[in-house]
Amino acid sequence: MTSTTLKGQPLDRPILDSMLRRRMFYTPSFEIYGGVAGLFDYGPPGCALLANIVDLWRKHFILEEDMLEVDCTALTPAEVLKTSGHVDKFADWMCKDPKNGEILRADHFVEEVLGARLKGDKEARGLKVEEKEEDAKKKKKKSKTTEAVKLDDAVVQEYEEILAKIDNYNGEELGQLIKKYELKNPNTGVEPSPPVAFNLMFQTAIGPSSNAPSYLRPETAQGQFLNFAKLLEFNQHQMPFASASIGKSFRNEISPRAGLLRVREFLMAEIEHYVDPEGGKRHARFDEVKDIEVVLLNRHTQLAGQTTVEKVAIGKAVANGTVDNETLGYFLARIQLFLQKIGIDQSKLRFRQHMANEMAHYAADCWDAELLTSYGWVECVGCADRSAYDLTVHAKKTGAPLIVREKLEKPLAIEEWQIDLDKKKFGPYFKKDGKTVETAVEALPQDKREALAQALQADGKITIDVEGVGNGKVEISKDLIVIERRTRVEHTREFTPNVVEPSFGLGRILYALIEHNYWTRGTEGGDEARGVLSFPPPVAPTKVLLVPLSSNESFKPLLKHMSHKLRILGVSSRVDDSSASIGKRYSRNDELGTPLGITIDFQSVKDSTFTLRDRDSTKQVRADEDTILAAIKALTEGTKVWSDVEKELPAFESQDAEVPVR
Ligand SMILES: Nc1ncnc2c1ncn2[C@@H]1O[C@H](COP(=O)(O)OP(=O)(O)OP(=O)(O)O)[C@@H](O)[C@H]1O
Repeated sequence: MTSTTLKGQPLDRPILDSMLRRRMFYTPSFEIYGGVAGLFDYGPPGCALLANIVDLWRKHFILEEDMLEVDCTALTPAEVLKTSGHVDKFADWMCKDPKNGEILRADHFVEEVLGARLKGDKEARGLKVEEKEEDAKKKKKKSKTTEAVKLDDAVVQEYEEILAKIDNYNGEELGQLIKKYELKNPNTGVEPSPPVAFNLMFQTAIGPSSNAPSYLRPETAQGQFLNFAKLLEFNQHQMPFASASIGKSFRNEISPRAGLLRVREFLMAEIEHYVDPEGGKRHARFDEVKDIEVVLLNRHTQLAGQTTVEKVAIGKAVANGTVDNETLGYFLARIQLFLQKIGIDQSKLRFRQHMANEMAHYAADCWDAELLTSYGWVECVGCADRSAYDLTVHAKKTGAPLIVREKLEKPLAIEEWQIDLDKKKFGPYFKKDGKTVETAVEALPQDKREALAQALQADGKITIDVEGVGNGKVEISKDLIVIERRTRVEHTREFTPNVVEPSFGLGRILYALIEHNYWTRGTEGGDEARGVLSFPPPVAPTKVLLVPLSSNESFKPLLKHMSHKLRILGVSSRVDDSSASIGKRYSRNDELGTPLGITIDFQSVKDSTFTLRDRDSTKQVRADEDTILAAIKALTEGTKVWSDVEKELPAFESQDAEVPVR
């Protein structure tokens, strides 16, 4: 699948990039100091677009499902991230070029060099090759990456299979691939060093003493888990429920590139949905989404070295076991609906299942929502079933009860081996070791207790392992202990919930949204084509452009009046009263994605009627003030689309033909 614009034109990324820079959607941070890779600042339209995505996310998930929002700190003590496994495992594989010291991310390096060889093969076979911008740049630098060399058919197949499962390799395997296929850094022609793990967390210290090492969080999830018990109480102990958080995360990416797609500081929106592991992780609202069709790339297909997708109703995918459970399936469908709502091209969305090695060891199943961009398929939302891992490890480390206690409808009679210690004799007998021995006795599992009961009866004493006391073995005689089989009645059930986690990188979504909504409009005079960003009105950075026909004084009060009216409606607007022609002013705002325009002309002064212009069709209607404002409200809230407005209101033919050039 190639990357095209909304109108099916091939996407010209340099032109889009220059438009985004010119309109200040985002810009490299610290640019006048030379910039820092992987850090970007958002400008006014970028901020407004991001804020609107966040707003729609909050409505679609938090409001729709009564989620409990929390805002936790980014600074995180090392102990927390040690317990969660991030200190030991949150790493990517890194290689170094011994010649020029260049640092390479191992999987990306393998992908790039094999990809370039496949491209060279296609060229040698005379097949059409799509050229990415980076490749074009490298060609200019006389790089060896895209030499047209024909490969054996079997080698082509091998390469394709490796690329299909590139996320499944660990460092050692990546090192083997580099050796086996003699992969060389295209910039130096030298083979890089074997991959080593590089932890992606930024380390810092809290407070003036360095006794408290800490990190900037790499995800918002941990803060949510640590508040689990309080949130459960806030939710009046009702299960299932979800917490949610929107906030910055930080990852010291090895070699960030691809603009907003791989950065070192980014906004995440994460949901932790807590579900009872018993009963198949069903979801009460699954019926509402079961017929929604999703495009799936499952793990078996990838392991077979292929990328064939299947379009299937989510209900069917859960029923046949492709997707592990209803709760996970429910969120895949809800993620798709959200992406659709904000204007993501549905033909450029697929859900890719993680392969076994790619998934965190504790995860039960994991799917990424990937969006097709000019950089290829990019993971924009991860949706993982994290099982009970996080709550369990934090509870074990801290002793906090991160569990659910549920009153049983019918009390449960449990037969078990129970132990009674004669406390009066036990303490004085074991003296300072009393507490340690007692704890070891209480921790004895049921199967051991049964064997010990028999030993006690036969020998009049038992021997158990107690770490740190004597030689590690402790003898207890029958006058100190009783072990008996008894019946206990349980009125509550205790369990650690499992967690299904949809995790959104909002910067990646924002960039994909821009690419998916970008197209160019030709000009009548054959001038350079002008960019248009056809964002759906609810997500567009600014909703309405107000343009007076000219600088005539009589327009000024109306301009002020309409700005005021729109402000009251809560609709963002901008005035362009520059001397450029109307067409030029509209064209500038098409690049900003402004969906609607109001022109104030002499007719408006006379009878308070206004024209309303649609960005995508450039068509206009004319009506009185209240009608125009009502139409704007409906369009920006997404309750109507332009074709509804066009049917309802009289068309207006502009006298001042649009000339979309500056
Ligand atoms: N460096 C980054 N820059 C921008 N967004 C990111 C970055 N890393 C992760 N994200 C976003 O956060 C989401 C959840 O993070 P997750 O840990 O699942 O990503 P990941 O698997 O590490 O991503 P990748 O494999 O691309 O590095 C991703 O789907 C993505 O949208």
